[in-house]
Amino acid sequence: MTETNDLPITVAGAGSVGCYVGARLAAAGRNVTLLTRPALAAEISRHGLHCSDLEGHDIDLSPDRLTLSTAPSEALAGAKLILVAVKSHDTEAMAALIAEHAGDDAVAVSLQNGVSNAGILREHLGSERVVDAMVPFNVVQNRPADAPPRFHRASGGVIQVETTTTGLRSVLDVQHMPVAERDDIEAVLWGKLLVNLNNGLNALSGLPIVEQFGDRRWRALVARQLGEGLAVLNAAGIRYAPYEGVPQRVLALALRLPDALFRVAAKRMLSMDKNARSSMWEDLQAGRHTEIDYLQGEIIRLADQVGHPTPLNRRVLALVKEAETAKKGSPGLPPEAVSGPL
Ligand SMILES: NC(=O)C1=CN([C@@H]2O[C@H](COP(=O)(O)OP(=O)(O)OC[C@H]3O[C@@H](n4cnc5c(N)ncnc54)[C@H](OP(=O)(O)O)[C@@H]3O)[C@@H](O)[C@H]2O)C=CC1
Ligand SMILES: CC(C)(CO)C(=O)C(=O)O
Repeated sequence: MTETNDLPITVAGAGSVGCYVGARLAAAGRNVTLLTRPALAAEISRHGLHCSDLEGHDIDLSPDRLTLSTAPSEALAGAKLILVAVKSHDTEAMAALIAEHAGDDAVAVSLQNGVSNAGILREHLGSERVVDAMVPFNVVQNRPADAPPRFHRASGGVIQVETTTTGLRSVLDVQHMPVAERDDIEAVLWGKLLVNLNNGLNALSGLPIVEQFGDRRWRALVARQLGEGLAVLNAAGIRYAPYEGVPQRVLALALRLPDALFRVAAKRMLSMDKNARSSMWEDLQAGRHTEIDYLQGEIIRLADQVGHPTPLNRRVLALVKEAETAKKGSPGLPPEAVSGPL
């Protein structure tokens, strides 16, 4: 076994992203512990962990290929690398658990959406011990109720991690899960946030992303919301990197094309599983809190500072909060109900 494979890695909050990333690392021989909830831990220990992707690289990990834990004290104590994969509203609590239970030499990597998570981790752990990262792909957990846990990468992309001198990239970069280093990780995260503004629209629509983007009325809303976000970031002087090589202002233009032209222009973007929906849709379906305050919420906070109007971002935030409170899953709204009295 190499030193890399000995390094104890804990996935802190193993759900969709955490189980997918953890499974790929464990399949490559890394020493992985999943800190997860009891129900999922029980299922994985009974059935193992099935992991798949768009290209057909399926793996079935038997339970002995990784360690499962539901106790933060146990899962975090010996960890040297902690991959934080909880939703943004749980970062503060997870940061406190890491500070309490992990050793002073453990490094935490945020695999989360939004732009505030690494900052929260740094407040608890110090800036030397926190690395930011961006996961570009979608992970879905679609399976029949009694089937074994299955984590499917439903779209493509390379994980981006903040450049470090510690060899982190080579620990995380394994077969079927490429990882690249970035010197401009903050811009990468803002670029992803602009794209994640669609999470709210997608969750309200209840549609798979491919179907949502097949409808020009939804695309017009995505473009309008993105346009508000771009205007606010430009006014605030915040840099954002292209997402998957596509500048967001080009995306905003492409979204307004008629269906046939859009299908050609966005062929690569649309090459995703036909069932893929945003992680926010999963939250609404499960009756959980969403990350809307960390996506539209960031744009609205900045807009208030720079004095820019963001009516659509505000309306999407309000509608998602209504759906959260109702706890009836996605409201399945048509685009006209979202654009409403704007
Ligand atoms: N899903 C996706 O396709 C993508 C998600 N992301 C981002 O990645 C991050 C994670 O998302 P995702 O994987 O979808 O989230 P999930 O909700 O699927 O996974 C997070 C898991 O962490 C668990 N958890 C929270 N606190 C603890 C704790 N103290 N101990 C043990 N388990 C805990 C949650 O349990 P419980 O729900 O019971 O609290 C949940 O099962 C988010 O920021 C998301 O935006 C980024 C790219 C794609
Ligand atoms: C992959 C993407 C952009 C959209 O599904 C996402 O980040 C999410 O679902 O949270």
